[in-house]
Amino acid sequence: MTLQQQIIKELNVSPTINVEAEVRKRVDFLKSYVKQSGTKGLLIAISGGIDSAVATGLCKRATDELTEESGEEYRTLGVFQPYGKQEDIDHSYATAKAFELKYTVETNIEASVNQIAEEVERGMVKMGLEKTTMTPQGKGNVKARTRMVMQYALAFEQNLLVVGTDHASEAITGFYTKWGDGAVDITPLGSLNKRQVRQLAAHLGVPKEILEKAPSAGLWEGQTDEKELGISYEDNSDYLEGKQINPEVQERLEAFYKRTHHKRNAIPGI
Ligand SMILES: Nc1ncnc2c1ncn2[C@@H]1O[C@H](COP(=O)(O)OP(=O)(O)OC[C@H]2O[C@@H]([n+]3cccc(C(=O)O)c3)[C@H](O)[C@@H]2O)[C@@H](O)[C@H]1O
Ligand SMILES: Nc1ncnc2c1ncn2[C@@H]1O[C@H](COP(=O)(O)OP(=O)(O)OP(=O)(O)O)[C@@H](O)[C@H]1O
Ligand SMILES: [Mg+2]
Repeated sequence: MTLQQQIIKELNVSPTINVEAEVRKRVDFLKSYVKQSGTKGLLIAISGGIDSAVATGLCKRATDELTEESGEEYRTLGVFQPYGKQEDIDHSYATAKAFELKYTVETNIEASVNQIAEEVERGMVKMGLEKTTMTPQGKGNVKARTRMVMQYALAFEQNLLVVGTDHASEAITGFYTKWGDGAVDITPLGSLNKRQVRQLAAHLGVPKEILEKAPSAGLWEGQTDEKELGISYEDNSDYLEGKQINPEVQERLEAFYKRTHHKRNAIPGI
C-alpha cells in the first residue's frame, strides 16, 4: 500500500460523494450523538469561514429535527469570537442568519489573549532570554486555545457539546492548533476533503461571499491557508481522492503529514 493509500484509508475519504446523502449521514450522526450524550444541543464557533458555516448548517438541522421529534428544545448555539475587531465579522453574522440561529453570542478574546501573552513575555524576560516577544505563530496558537476555553465554559454552563470543523484536508497537514481548534467533542466533517466541504456548503445554502473567499485561520494579518502551507486545496483534495499530483507537492504534503502525527494520535505515555 502506498503512503497516499494509507492516508486516504486512515482519514476515511471517499473519492466521490453524494452530497445529499453526506448531509443526511452527518446530521443523523450529530442527532444520535447528542441524544446518547444526554446534552441539550451543540455549540459551534462561527468564524465567517466556510468550514464553520457548513458545520453550523448541519448542527442547526440536527437540533431542529431533535426538537421536532422529541417535543423538547435542543439548541444550536453559534459563538462569534473576534480578537478585537474582526474584518469579516459580517460573514459570521451572515452564517447565523442564513441558518436562522435562534441562539448566538459574541465573546471577544482580545483581553484574555493579550494578558496571557504579556505574562508569557514577562516570564521570558525574567528567564533572561534573548528574544522576549511572542511570535505571531505562538500568539496565534494562544488565540485558538483561548477560543476553545471560552467555548468549553459556555458549553458547560448550558449542557452543550463543542463541535469541531476539522476535515481531512486539515487533518492531513495538521493545520490546526493542538488543544485549540483541534480540541472538541465531536467532528461532523472529519472524512471530507476541502472540495467536498465546498460541495456541502453550496448544497446547504452557505452565503455566496463565504463560498468564494480564500480559506484563512485569521490568526495574523494576511494569513491564508494556501499561502502558509504552500499547497493548494485543489492539490490537497486531489491527493485525498487518490489522484496523482505533482511529485514535489506530494512530497511537501506528505512531509506535513509525517511531522504532525502527534496531533492525530493518542497522547504518548508510559
Ligand atoms: N513529536 C511531538 N510529539 C508530541 N507533541 C509534539 C511533538 N512535536 C510538537 N509537539 C507539541 O505540539 C506543539 C505544536 O503544535 P501546535 O501548538 O498546534 O502548533 P503548530 O502546529 O506549530 O501551529 C499550528 C498551525 O495550525 C494552523 N492553524 C491554527 C489554528 C487554526 C487554524 C485554522 O485553519 O483555522 C490553523 C496555524 O496557522 C499553524 O500553521 C509544540 O509546541 C509541542 O508542544
Ligand atoms: N474569529 C473566530 N470566531 C469564532 N470561531 C472561530 C474564529 N476563528 C476560528 N474559529 C473556529 O475555529 C475553526 C477553525 O478555523 P478554520 O479557519 O479552519 O475554519 P473556517 O474559518 O470555518 O473555514 P476556512 O478554513 O475556510 O477559513 C472555525 O471553523 C471556527 O469554529
Ligand atoms: Mg477560517
